[in-house]
Amino acid sequence: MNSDIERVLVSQEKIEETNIRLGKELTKDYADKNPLFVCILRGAAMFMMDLVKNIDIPMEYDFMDVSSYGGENTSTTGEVRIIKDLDTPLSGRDVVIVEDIIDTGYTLDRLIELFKTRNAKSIRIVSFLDKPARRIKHVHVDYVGAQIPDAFVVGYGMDFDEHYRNLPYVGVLSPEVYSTK
Ligand SMILES: O=P(O)(O)OC[C@H]1O[C@H](OP(=O)(O)OP(=O)(O)O)[C@H](O)[C@@H]1O
Ligand code: HPA
Repeated sequence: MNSDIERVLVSQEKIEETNIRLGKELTKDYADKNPLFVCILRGAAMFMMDLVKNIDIPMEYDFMDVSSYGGENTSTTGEVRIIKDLDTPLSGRDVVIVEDIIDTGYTLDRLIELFKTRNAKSIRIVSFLDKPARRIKHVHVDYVGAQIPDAFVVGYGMDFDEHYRNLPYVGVLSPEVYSTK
């Protein structure tokens, strides 16, 4: 295990199991809807690619890059910046937003408001992790991989200052790493 990780919260095996379960649920709920899966970069990239392999219906996907935790921050700036927008029009589409984590809820709250103005037919959310202890904006998450306690996590796409995204598991980052920065 990486020496900056205090403990593993979601193992590789658990990640695989979770993606199979979520894929089955989405396959059932979106049959005949040709849903558009919207991956929120960069954190959700790894989850998205694993998830869609478990979805067995016609579907499309697109990517949007937004950011609110800049650089060496473990708390949100509260300002959600769009770095790269979608290429696909949302009007009349059944949209599934794919996130790695919901924490304060600022990012998803902002995206839902935006997607409503683009006349999506329906908007649902799938988030690999849910950290309810830190929620500020109430957002309903339709599909959750796992609930986690109030700790800053990295791995499986999630970063601290752009590091650790490549870890194949989700772990709690040792506070010594960010308190010495
Ligand atoms: O519920 P919130 O408090 O808004 O936090 C969740 C968001 O924070 C992270 O993104 P980040 O801004 O770190 O960008 P990244 O995905 O590129 O790492 C994560 O990927 C979510 O999009
Ligand atoms: O715990 C976290 N880790 C990484 N990125 C995040 N963005 C919100 N919460 C987190």
